Amino acid sequence: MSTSSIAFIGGGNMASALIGGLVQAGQSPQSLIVVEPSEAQRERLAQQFGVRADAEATPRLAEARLVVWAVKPQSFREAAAPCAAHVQRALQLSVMAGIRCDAIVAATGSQRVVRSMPNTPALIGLGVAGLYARPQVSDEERRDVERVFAPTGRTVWVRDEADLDAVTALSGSGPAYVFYFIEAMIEAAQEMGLDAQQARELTLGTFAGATELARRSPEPPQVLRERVTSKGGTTYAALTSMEQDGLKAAFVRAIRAAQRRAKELGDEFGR
Ligand SMILES: NC(=O)C1=CN([C@@H]2O[C@H](COP(=O)(O)OP(=O)(O)OC[C@H]3O[C@@H](n4cnc5c(N)ncnc54)[C@H](OP(=O)(O)O)[C@@H]3O)[C@@H](O)[C@H]2O)C=CC1
Ligand SMILES: O=C(O)[C@@H]1CCC=N1
Repeated sequence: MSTSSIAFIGGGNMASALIGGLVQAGQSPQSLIVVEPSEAQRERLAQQFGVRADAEATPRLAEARLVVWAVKPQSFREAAAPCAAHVQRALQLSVMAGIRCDAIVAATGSQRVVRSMPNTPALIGLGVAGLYARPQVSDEERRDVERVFAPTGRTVWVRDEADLDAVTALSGSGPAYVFYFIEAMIEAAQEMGLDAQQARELTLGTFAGATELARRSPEPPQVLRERVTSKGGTTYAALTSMEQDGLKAAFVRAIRAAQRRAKELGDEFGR
């Protein structure tokens, strides 16, 4: 994989996370072909990774063994049209939310499609990505895709394509939920008189510690939560308030809304 060309259609956030990982893992920047209309973003790619991106699709795309689709779902059709003539022999790898394999087959002429749903901690090698492969994708090609994601963190294969909508709602969008809770905790800390640095240190330390404890412990999160919750104590007061406000149910509803939106994106922009 490291000597053959990989093309990226779209060179934004998610593409940058994958490109950064590939370059760090030894892929030569010259072997990466990137189509990116934004001049500012092309300059960023050159500065950060030594990758020279093109403003539009060129016949050089035909050299790529793997084509990574990293545009917004809304831009997919427009982005695919000028690339289609050059990419039909390649394995297609999408990071786009919603856009289904059938739409990628129709737009590229390639039957070999892997869909993925990464998340932004990929930028620091702590991402987790869901992956789905059409039956036409070989085991070797699956391993090639795993190698693309390896520097960005973990991967989880799903068997049904529809499960990617759930992955999108859970771990794709998930970092935003975590940042939302971090924001709320920092806001509360400051309301209670702690300064900004103390608030940040205590909040981020709590998230990191609790997450690592949940990962290492054989106990389910419910038991770990109960161990924090002394009878008649402070945690009980907080959790009772959250339950009265319907926070958990609201959170589950929010994630289901994200799952529905992922499906809608496929319906709207994947035809
Ligand atoms: N951000 C996230 O947390 C995650 C995003 N995703 C998915 O990744 C995909 C990309 O998202 P993200 O990286 O955040 O978005 P970005 O906007 O950062 O990147 C998309 C890039 O594609 C460029 N672009 C627009 N039109 C075209 C075109 N016709 N040809 C080539 N490139 C084009 C955009 O340029 P310009 O800015 O000039 O329009 C932009 O630089 C989306 O489909 C999203 O669903 C998946 C998982 C997580
Ligand atoms: O919000 C979105 O649509 C994209 C997909 C998952 C994370 N960001």
